[in-house]
Amino acid sequence: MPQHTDVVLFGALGDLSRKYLWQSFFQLYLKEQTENKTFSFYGISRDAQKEGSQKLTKLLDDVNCEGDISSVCGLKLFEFRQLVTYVQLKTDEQFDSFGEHKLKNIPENSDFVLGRIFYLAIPPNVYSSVAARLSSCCKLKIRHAWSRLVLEKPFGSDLQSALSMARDIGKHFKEEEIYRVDHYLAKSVVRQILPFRNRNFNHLETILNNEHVERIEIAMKETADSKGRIEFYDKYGVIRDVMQNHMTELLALVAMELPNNHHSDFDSNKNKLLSQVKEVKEEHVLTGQYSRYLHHAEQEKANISLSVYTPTFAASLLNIDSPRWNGVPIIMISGKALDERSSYIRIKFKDSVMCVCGCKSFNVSQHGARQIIFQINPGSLPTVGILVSKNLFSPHLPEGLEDMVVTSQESFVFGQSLNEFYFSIPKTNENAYVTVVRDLYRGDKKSFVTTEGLEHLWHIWSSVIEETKHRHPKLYLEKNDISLNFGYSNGILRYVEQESSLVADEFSERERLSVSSLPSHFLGHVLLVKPDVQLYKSLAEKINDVAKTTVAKAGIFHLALSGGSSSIQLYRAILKHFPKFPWRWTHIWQVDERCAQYHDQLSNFKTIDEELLQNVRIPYGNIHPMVDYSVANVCSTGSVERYKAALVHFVSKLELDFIILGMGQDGHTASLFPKSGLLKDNENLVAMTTNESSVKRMTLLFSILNKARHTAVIVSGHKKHDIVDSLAGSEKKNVNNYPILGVNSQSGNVTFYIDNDAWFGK
Ligand SMILES: O=C1O[C@H](COP(=O)(O)O)[C@@H](O)[C@H](O)[C@H]1O
Repeated sequence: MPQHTDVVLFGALGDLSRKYLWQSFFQLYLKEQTENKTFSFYGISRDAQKEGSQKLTKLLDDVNCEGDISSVCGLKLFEFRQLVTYVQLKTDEQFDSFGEHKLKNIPENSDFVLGRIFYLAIPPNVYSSVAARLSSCCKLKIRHAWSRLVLEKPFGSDLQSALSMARDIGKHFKEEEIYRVDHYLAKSVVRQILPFRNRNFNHLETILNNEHVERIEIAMKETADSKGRIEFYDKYGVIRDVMQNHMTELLALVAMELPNNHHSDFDSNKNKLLSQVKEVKEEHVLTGQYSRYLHHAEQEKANISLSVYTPTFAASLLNIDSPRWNGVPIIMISGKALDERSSYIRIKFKDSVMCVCGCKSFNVSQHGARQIIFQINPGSLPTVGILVSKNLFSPHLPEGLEDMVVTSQESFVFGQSLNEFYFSIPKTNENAYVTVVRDLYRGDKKSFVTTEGLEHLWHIWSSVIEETKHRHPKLYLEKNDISLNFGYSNGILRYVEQESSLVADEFSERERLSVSSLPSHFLGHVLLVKPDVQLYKSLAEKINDVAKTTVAKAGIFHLALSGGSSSIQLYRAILKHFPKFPWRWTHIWQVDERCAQYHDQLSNFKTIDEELLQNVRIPYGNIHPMVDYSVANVCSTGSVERYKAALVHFVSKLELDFIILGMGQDGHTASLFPKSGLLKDNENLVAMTTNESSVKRMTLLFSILNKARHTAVIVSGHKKHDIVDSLAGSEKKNVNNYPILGVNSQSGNVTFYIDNDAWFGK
């Protein structure tokens, strides 16, 4: 029977159409068009007829024969361009007239098959309304005719919105007419997963289970960042963007029971597997954000207070609740701005070979890791393909694969030479969208997501996305930041940097035992006890978080610093871990200062300046040293008034955003010493004082210190252990003897950062 297909592409001038879809429809035309199989193509957008038509013509100029220099292809390309018509569709009338006058129509009983593909490469929020309009103007409702509605992700942003979108569209198109694209399912290696499993049934099906598999890794690493897509990315983030869909689909293909070649088996086996994947929990997910993300967000005028939370990297631990897979960790890794563009599924088998004798000459390939890798995007490999460790089995290849001849000795995969693998590659490696479009035309639903499948996918991910939406992702440097490396134990993921220092060297046995019984509070405030490196990193992270959110809200961030050697470590942690700290909008104040010249080693400001300020780009006017270095007597009588006036002028309601305090061995804080009359001064903000060594000092008073929005008290070094110990004791103490007790911020946000040496002693 002759057949004609109308292809109607909405979003015809958009990015996806420009990059992939027009080229893929040309490939379809090239391969499928015959005398009996004809096509028309309509490029739809809201642009006016003339402008839209010009843009489309330009876009079609880029469609090409991809290296095929035959005259046949050239001719077909010419024909194809003639068959594309631009149509502006905005109003109901335009839709109706399009259906009546442009699309092909046939009488009810003709011997002719008519098909219509409505491809929506447009924002999902208009899917329902366009589907409704198409249903009334253009959908075919006669015998020998079919209509297909094609949707691009995102399909909702959580379970509820996905279901409601499915319901709305379901009012106009039946399930079998809806094609939700997942282009990963059309990638050449992904298409070979089930044939490969089938062809190697005897070898594989006995070892693809929890008895033999140590873990499954599914990775989708990209070098590209999110520049130009911040608006989308802020809404979705990496988990919604790729884990909930592509990566979970990949998991289904490697872990599902093999279907019996019937499509219904395929769907039901896949859905069954997806229904067995346990809901991902908060502790199963690590998140990160590449360090220039906020810069890109600023450039794209995004809402920074949202952007700070957007994960561009995530690692997740999944589990499948089935007799076959129970207990096998499934680890998903995906991120932007990483070191390579590589997507793969790696099945790592347990090491069950014990060498007893002759181990010296034990063959590397017998001894090495046993794994199967489905390399979907090539990464460092010469091409995509399927790798099987030679010590596992020698695979039979299904029709779509052929052997890869490895010529280079130099290529390594997860530390093993390519020679240690059987390497097979797809015979054809066309762009995934070419496959999507061909499947679509043929009505083959392999690259598409069903409504039931979608429901399962969201069920796995919805709650963790919600739970982590206000979590600050760990910042990482673009392209190659080893601090993203992570490990898992007892069902929890941890970045290696934290984990290794926590469990290894830095805690002695005694400390490790006591860690479990650490109190959560000290002097009525939150307590954090950690080895010093981690302690400063945590505090730096906290300051960075508060700075970013404060700048996002108020446009300015006031940070007051103390002196002392602990502060140096803190500054170094900020510089090392937070290169994107918003210095431009930060004002630096001093908690206290000695009345000494800048170059005097007693000067707190010299340390702040040399260790921190000279290393960042902070406007000169944002720096507020406490004493006046322009005169010989740096602490003249006017200095207190000058500093007070500056505080009143710059700091709204005199609420500093973050203050860093220390604590002396005698319990003093700032320059507020035991028995000082200033401890009760509720009137003034700043004062001059002396301690026993009679060095004159200036200090902020509790009247302003306790108004701070966030206060951190750093206590570090074993010399502080005694004072910590006695303050932690039950005996009642007063502020007159222990000034630190005067720290009592109205905001309630006070945290004591105490390092191991100060807490546990020597
Ligand atoms: O769906 C998506 O996938 C691309 C990566 O696809 P690939 O075919 O280049 O591996 C990703 O960049 C994009 O953020 C996401 O929406």
